[in-house]
Amino acid sequence: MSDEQVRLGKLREEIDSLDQQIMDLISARARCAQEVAHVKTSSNPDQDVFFYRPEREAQVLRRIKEQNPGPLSGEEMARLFREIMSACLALEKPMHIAFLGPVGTFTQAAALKHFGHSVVSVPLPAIDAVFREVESGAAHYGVVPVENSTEGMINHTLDMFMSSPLKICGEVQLRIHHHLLVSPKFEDQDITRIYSHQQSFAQCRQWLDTHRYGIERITVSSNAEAARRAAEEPGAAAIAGDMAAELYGLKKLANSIEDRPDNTTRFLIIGREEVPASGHDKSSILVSMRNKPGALYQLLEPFHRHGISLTRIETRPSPSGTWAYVFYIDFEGHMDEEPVRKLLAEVDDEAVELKRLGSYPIGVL
Ligand SMILES: O=C(O)C(=O)C[C@]1(C(=O)O)C=C[C@@H](O)C=C1
Repeated sequence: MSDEQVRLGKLREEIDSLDQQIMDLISARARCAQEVAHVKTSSNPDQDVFFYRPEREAQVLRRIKEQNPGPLSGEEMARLFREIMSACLALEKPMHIAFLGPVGTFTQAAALKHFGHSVVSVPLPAIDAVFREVESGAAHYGVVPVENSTEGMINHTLDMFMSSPLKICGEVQLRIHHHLLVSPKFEDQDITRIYSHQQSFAQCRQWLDTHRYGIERITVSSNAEAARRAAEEPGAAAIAGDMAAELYGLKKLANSIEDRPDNTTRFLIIGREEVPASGHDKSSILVSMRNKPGALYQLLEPFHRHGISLTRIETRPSPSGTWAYVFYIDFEGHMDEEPVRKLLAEVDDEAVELKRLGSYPIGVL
């Protein structure tokens, strides 16, 4: 046996022994989670038990990132713990997560990034269907896109909050990489048309104008649907992400064709309950103000006075009247914290309507 083989053999023995210890520790952790579930159910026998605790998960993942000794990166270590917690939660209660489908969309990738892979993910055809599924209790939580760094807000999601009783329980950001995909079956054919979702076409407009000018662009309901068509139709290509490419066995003709290298989409987790403070939170509200001079100033001034950072303000037409507006506002802090409580009391006094959409941990992963 060579020196190299001897060294390799020893290192592998060490890895086997470490794996055994990791397995024993993960099993001990899983038994703890089972105990936690027992405590939760026995202390709330007649109530809805909330097994999923977004604030606790955010604290665990933040601690892992902060205390990670390397050589793995903090992100990588947190991703591993994300999956361990996901499996522990599934032991407590298998979570049903509704998302804007079909299977293979970026929203599914966001749902799995946020909850880990031990959930049951349920594809639904439209944003309002995701809201309904969670409102009815058929799904525990839902995941919907809310804004893209290149294309701006997803207005349909914002507008749903005007009428829905659901709360925002979390957020997750996903770097969006689009690829030009074809089926290996039709690889040698000329592409005559490209399918994609309208948002993805918008995010790749310059690349398409430069590299595939004149080829017909056909808008479909999702990237996954685009990928499905490219897999079946000769002469068709799709713009979609990795998940859809893998699902439909497509080949990348061009990689990462999004115009902006930081192209990111933010998704919201919607649920039926309010989330306690995690120590690093964000809140969202909808406010409609009287239509009078200085209304916007009056709305924003208290944020400045209380030292609360606005992270987003969007205007949407109010469903209740022509030229009336509703402001969708995200800001840092939790509604249980004193400065935010004072701020919202002031806003409430001036507003025609104030709707608290929820406080939730700032995305960790
Ligand atoms: O701490 C809890 O409440 C748990 O249920 C345990 C645990 C975990 O595995 O750490 C699992 C699920 C929750 O979403 C949060 C944390």
